[in-house]
Amino acid sequence: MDEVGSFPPGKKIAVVFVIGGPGSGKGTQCSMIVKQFGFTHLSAGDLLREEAKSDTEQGTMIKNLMREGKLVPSELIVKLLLKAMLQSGNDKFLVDGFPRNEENRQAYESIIKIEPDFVLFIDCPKEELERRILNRNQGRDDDNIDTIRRRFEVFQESTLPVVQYYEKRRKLRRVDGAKSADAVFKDVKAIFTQLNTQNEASATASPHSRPTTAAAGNPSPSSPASSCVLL
Ligand SMILES: Nc1ncnc2c1ncn2[C@@H]1O[C@H](COP(=O)(O)OP(=O)(O)OP(=O)(O)O)[C@@H](O)[C@H]1O
Ligand SMILES: O=c1ccn([C@@H]2O[C@H](COP(=O)(O)O)[C@@H](O)[C@H]2O)c(=O)[nH]1
Repeated sequence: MDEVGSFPPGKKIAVVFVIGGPGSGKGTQCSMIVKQFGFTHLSAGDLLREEAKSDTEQGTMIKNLMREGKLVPSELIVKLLLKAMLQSGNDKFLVDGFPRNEENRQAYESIIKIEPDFVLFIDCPKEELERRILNRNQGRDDDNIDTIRRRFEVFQESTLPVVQYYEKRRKLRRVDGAKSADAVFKDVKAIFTQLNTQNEASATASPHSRPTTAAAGNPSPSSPASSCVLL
């Protein structure tokens, strides 16, 4: 892929990563967040599904990896995300289903270089994930029992270390994804409302008393990892 550009230096961009197992409700919650909080929703999986439609070597490679539940090369997905961010014209992004592993996270840090305000982790037990995906009926090639199990393994082996990375840095906001979609959104809404309040407070504070970006963008951390999948 050609050079995709970058954001103007010094421009404040809000980024929230939304992570969870396959079928945990990331897309569902992102649609609700967008309506209420004005973010642009970028689903890494949707960007790849779009790219996989092209009749090129790259398109075929993406299609095959997705069908097997494997991850595409980090630089490829990071550049697709950056391109979509720049094209949107917005300055607030929900990045859904990314980063999937440590290499993704490091590629994002070196290419996009925008620290996420926080990471929303939608935690849900494996049996519920399987049930939801098998009932989803969106015609996805990877919504079959073998690929779902492979995707879940990738989530446990590669994505949970990223969850733990952000938890150690007090950036993780965990919600119980096993509840109904509306009940999950109630918890999600509280987290985003707190972010808004803190950002407004830091915008009106005098430059001398303004907290650092990390502190300003940090709602209170998630409850300790009582997560069904983390255990
Ligand atoms: N809290 C919930 N309770 C029950 N069903 C839900 C809930 N949230 C989402 N669903 C349903 O579960 C399925 C998966 O949800 P969704 O597509 O939002 O998950 P996802 O995490 O984005 O999945 P993927 O990672 O596979 O793209 C959908 O059919 C959705 O309607
Ligand atoms: O950062 C990413 C995100 C996704 N993939 C591939 O896409 C599928 C589907 O992702 P969903 O988020 O469930 O829509 C995933 O299994 C991977 O094959 C990726 O490689 N990198």
